Amino acid sequence: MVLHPVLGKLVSKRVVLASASPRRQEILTNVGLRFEVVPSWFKETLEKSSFTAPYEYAVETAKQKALEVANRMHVKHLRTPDVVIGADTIVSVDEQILEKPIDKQDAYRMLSRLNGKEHSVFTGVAIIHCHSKDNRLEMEITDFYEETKVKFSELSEELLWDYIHSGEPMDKAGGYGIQALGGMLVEYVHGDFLNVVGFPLNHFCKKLAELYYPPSKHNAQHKKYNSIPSVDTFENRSDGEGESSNFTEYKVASKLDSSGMDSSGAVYTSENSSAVRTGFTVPLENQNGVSQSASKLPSKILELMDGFRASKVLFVASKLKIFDNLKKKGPMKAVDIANDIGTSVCGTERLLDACASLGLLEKTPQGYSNTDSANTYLTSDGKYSLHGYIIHSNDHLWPLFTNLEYAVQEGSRQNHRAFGKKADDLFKDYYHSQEVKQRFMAAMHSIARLTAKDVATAFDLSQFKSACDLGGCTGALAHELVQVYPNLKVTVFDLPEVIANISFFQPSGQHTAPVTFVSGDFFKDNLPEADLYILSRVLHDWPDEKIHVLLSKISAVCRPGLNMEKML
Ligand SMILES: O=c1[nH]cc([C@@H]2O[C@H](COP(=O)(O)OP(=O)(O)OP(=O)(O)O)[C@@H](O)[C@H]2O)c(=O)[nH]1
Repeated sequence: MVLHPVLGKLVSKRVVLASASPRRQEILTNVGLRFEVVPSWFKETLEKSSFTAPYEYAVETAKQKALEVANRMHVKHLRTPDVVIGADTIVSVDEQILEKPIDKQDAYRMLSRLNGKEHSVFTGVAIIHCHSKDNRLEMEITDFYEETKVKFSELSEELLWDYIHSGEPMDKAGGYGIQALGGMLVEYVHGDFLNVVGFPLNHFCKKLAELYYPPSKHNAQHKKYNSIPSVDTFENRSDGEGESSNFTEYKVASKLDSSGMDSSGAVYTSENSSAVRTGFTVPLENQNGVSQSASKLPSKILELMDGFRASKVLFVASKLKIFDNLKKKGPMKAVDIANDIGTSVCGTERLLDACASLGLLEKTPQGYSNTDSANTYLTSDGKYSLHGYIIHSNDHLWPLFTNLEYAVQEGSRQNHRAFGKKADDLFKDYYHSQEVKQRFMAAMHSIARLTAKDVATAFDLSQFKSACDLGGCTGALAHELVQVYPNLKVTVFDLPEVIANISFFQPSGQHTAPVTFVSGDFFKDNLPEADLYILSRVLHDWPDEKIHVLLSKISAVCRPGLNMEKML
């Protein structure tokens, strides 16, 4: 893998990404870079007219973002990072610079400008090597930019507004996200796609190569790498140039040393050189100077190893209603949030910082505030809130998964270990207390509502006159179905305990055919007749014998001419 030798030079360093952008975090994580996220507090308010070209603005903003983080970390006596990376993405069209829209109207203005035309996306990147000497911060700054040309198709007003209402434009330069729904607006891309998404990975690797493996004396006139040097490139240099190669690299190290880079991370030992010569891999140095292979950074494994921490941060912040609080009150300091929710200040601050690192919150000098995604999905009252499902995940699924080892050993459910009682019937367990029942219904409602439109439109169901959603709970999918197919009559069939509690979840003011609710047990009672049976999030809950019973009942009740293929 050719990229690793370059990125591997960062393995033993404390690397900080000075960006809250989840896309930048993902791009760098995907290639195995390990880093901390410290979002910059630098306000993107540089005077645009003072720059002669748009890319200069992006580069300067990237630099200021990175400098702010490097200085803050140094001043706050946090351990000074070795490398801080900052980036800024802008769109340039008709000599105007477009950043992130401030509201929907602004997004509309931006997208209308881009409509049917070609524009440029510039990402400026700053890489700062830091060193703390006599309590003074010394820095060496490297910066660059990348340009990608993007052309939008001619788009109707309706499409633009549909896109704006999706919420996607709000945290994206130029008001679109090419990696998601915004990709549908784009006719062509000339240049680096990831540059549009927020980070020019290819150019970044070339820059690292220039920094860490500068060309030797013999080919010094080719100062820049036009492609990312491969392992072979490095091998040849070491082989052919013997000591001079080491010397060149040492010079780089000392140059970086004088401006502050940790010398243990940059000086090559002869052991390292010989490792290069063997041609197996380019060596990496860890803190102890021990070589290790960079060719297989186990990023996926590390992600899986630590993933549970991130999940728990999300669960706890949701449980403590931090996102609700911030939606109501705007930016808040940790101490005020802690007072409001009755928690410790130090613990709350750590949790909030973790949320900011995960891209769930924004942290500015005014305090913490919700990102757009947090407002949409994590507050408890939003139309697309996932709050119910998150709480269910924390309170119910988490304890069960903690006992996965026993579940595998014993081949049985682990409710007795997780909750101190056996669950012969899963749903009896959910519905034994009002609190657990409501939590479960809220969970099912929130996930069903979020996915209902996609499910309802994934198939052409217009030939069906009636449908029965078995275990349809609050009717979230049923309500979407009657919106999409006004001639379809939908019956939701669920346990009496569920049907008795659906009123809280019913939509208000929808002018569509009503949904009918029928209570019963689909294993024991007669099923309502229908042309189409929907089993969504049902089968996985039951053993094969029970599934067989249910599918046989559906088969028997299906109207003549319609068969099991007509089940969702
Ligand atoms: O197609 C896409 N275009 C752009 C983006 C995202 O847009 C933002 C650009 O904003 P900025 O560079 O100011 O970065 P922030 O998100 O504010 O984070 P910082 O903390 O670094 O200031 C960026 O997130 C791109 O990823 C996109 O997703 N798709």
